[in-house]
Amino acid sequence: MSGLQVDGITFRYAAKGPAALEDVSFRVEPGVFCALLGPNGAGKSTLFALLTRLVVARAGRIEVAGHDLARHPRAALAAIGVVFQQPTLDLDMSVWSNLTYFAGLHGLSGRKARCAIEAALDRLSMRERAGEPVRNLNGGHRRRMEIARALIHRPAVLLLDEATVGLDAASRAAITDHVHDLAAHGLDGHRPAVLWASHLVDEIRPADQVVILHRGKVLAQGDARDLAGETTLAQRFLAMTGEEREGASGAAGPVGEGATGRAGEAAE
Ligand SMILES: Nc1ncnc2c1ncn2[C@@H]1O[C@H](COP(=O)(O)OP(=O)(O)OP(=O)(O)O)[C@@H](O)[C@H]1O
Repeated sequence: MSGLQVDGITFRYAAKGPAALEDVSFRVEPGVFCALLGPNGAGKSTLFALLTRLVVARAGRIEVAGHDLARHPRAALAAIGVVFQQPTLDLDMSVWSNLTYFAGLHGLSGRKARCAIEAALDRLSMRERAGEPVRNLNGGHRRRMEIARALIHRPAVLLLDEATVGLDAASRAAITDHVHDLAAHGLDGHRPAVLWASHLVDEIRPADQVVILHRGKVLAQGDARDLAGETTLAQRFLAMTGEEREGASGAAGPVGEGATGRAGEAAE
């Protein structure tokens, strides 16, 4: 399969400790935006650590673009682009140097790297800022840059862990739109499978695939529209997880009140 497949993953941080993930299974096809929706402590970051092989599960199987992550880690990891929750740009290096360094890590150099970086900067309308230190960019531009960087080697699977954390409402909406657009239209015909970890219902659109994770278990999965049913996705999420709304962040709030204004559609 060309996207991402997760089969029966169970993971414990301590051998006799509680399971941070228990029998987690789902798949994401190319061109699909899949929201991994879960409150704090659900296991989203743990799953990302497993997908990027920062930690290794004893039970279950992960396949990336047809490569078994345990048996062929190099090929599987080469097919992944990742945006971690914590920004990982070098603030003192220029935009161009940050992207060149990363392209090099993926074996891109010379003309190939230059073309990929120029295309990425053009998509962000940032070509004229290539020589500036990243420190000069606002939070939204830094996030966009991290997404562009994650796509430089044209990965089959794009992972984003709480990519909008710390951004204002307008930047959050712009990033959410940008990644939905990437999944739907891709880059030059290349459409990655997107896994978007979040606890914010309002970042999800009706046609998105949703995996609801709570205390390490998948409680439900399917299209946002189908999961919402007669009610709203936010209400379904609250009913399943028992999580309280997290105030102004829009976390698990009534859909339609959030940054994008689109999740209201998911409710209908
Ligand atoms: N390094 C660790 N050692 C032990 N337990 C951990 C470690 N990291 C996470 N956990 C536990 O694993 C469970 C899942 O945590 P995880 O960070 O994956 O959740 P999350 O959904 O990403 O939450 P958040 O949005 O708060 O990051 C929690 O019970 C957490 O306390």
